[in-house]
Amino acid sequence: MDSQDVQADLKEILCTKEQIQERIEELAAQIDKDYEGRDLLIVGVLKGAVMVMADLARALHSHVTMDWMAVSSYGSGTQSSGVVRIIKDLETDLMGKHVLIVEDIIDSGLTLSWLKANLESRGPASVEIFTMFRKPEAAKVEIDVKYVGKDIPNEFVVGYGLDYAEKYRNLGFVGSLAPHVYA
Ligand SMILES: O=P(O)(O)OC[C@H]1O[C@H](OP(=O)(O)OP(=O)(O)O)[C@H](O)[C@@H]1O
Ligand code: HPA
Repeated sequence: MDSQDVQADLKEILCTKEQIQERIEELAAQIDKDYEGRDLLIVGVLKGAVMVMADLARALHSHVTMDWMAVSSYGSGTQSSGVVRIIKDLETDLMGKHVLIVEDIIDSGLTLSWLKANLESRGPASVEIFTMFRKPEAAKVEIDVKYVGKDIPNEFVVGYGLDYAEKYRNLGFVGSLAPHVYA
């Protein structure tokens, strides 16, 4: 797919590459401060969080360890099924650890509220959430989120890890998908 094809699939760019990087730097400085003197485990939620994990980890100055989980609730469409499945579990024992879940997006909130409760049941010292994007108007459950990159409108978005039917994850920016692509 060439870049012209990609532009035709997008309605609007909601966050540029530069805006994403600038916001990650700001939040990383905050995280460094908040967790000063404590070991932090950052948990990336595959596959969407690959980009933000890589950028956030490099922007942090403190020692962190990294692990990954894969969960899925969207199948191949634009609506959450509401049923979260663990596809790959953590390799780390969470007992006594400070955990920061790193997500690309909170939409309905169903994935994160399930995941946070799941990780809390494993005996960690704390579990907090970082999400690069959040859609406040789409929330179906209340979740306490410590770090939010950007609140965005309630539209299906792609890029920077976010996919539609596995495409567009590799874009450096985030844009809303034109309705003709999924109508
Ligand atoms: O707030 P929610 O409505 O639950 O939506 C958010 C979840 O949906 C996406 O994952 P998806 O299930 O599409 O898997 P992926 O990360 O592999 O794309 C995203 O990465 C979040 O995990
Ligand atoms: O808007 C979205 N785009 C891509 N994946 C998603 N998963 C939840 N919401 C979204």
